[in-house]
Amino acid sequence: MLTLEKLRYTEGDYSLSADLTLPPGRRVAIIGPSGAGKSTLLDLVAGFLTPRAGRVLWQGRDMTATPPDKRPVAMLFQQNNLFPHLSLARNLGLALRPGGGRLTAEETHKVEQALERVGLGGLSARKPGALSGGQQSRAALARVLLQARPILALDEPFAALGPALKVQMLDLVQEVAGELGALVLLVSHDPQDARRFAGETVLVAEGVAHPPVDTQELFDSPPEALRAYLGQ
Ligand SMILES: Nc1ncnc2c1ncn2[C@@H]1O[C@H](COP(=O)(O)OP(=O)(O)OP(=O)(O)O)[C@@H](O)[C@H]1O
Repeated sequence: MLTLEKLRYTEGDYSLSADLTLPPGRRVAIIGPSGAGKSTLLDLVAGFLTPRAGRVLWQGRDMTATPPDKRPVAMLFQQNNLFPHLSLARNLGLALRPGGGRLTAEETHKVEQALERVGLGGLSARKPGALSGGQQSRAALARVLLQARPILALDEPFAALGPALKVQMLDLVQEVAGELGALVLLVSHDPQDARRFAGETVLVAEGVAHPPVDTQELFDSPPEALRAYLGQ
């Protein structure tokens, strides 16, 4: 269970509070107006931001003070965060050996398997710049697979891809997360993404990240804050 317990974050005039739990293995969309705090919420879970009050717990263990690299969270951003000067093999190797260093034969094999899994078999020597946007997204997903963390946080990772490619990538995320048994938190501006991908949705609006509700029901009868955002 991911628990955000009476969490409160403030920065200047801005504040965000959350008091909710999310079970392992679920796929959850995070939706809400621009600037409402969707990325802030993910950053609090991942440990890039520190709350002013409250706690973040995973499976009952308090991780509020745990640094990002020690948290059970893998992040996928739109910009992929692949190192441009390193081959895919070396970029992905960092998931297994964050300090760098030579991979064992077994680790190299794991990297190749992860690349195969996302449809990039045979491309391990390529640098990110020699890949298409879709291929870079796949490589970032292969890294997530290698990190094998139980929480997967995606901050609009495929917004720059075309609609068909985005659907393909979300399907692949669904498969990879299913294999890992990971809880997926997907920030998206697209209600279609939420409907297709996530059984539950957390609405972030007016300074509150609300407890998750059934995605279908939320969009079928949206509350006022969501109606305005959807332009209804
Ligand atoms: N680096 C920053 N410095 C100061 N304020 C920031 C910074 N990043 C975000 N904020 C503010 O924090 C609040 C929440 O921003 P956040 O990026 O979490 O919203 P969001 O819902 O993810 O928005 P969007 O959908 O536009 O990406 C906003 O009021 C924003 O202006």
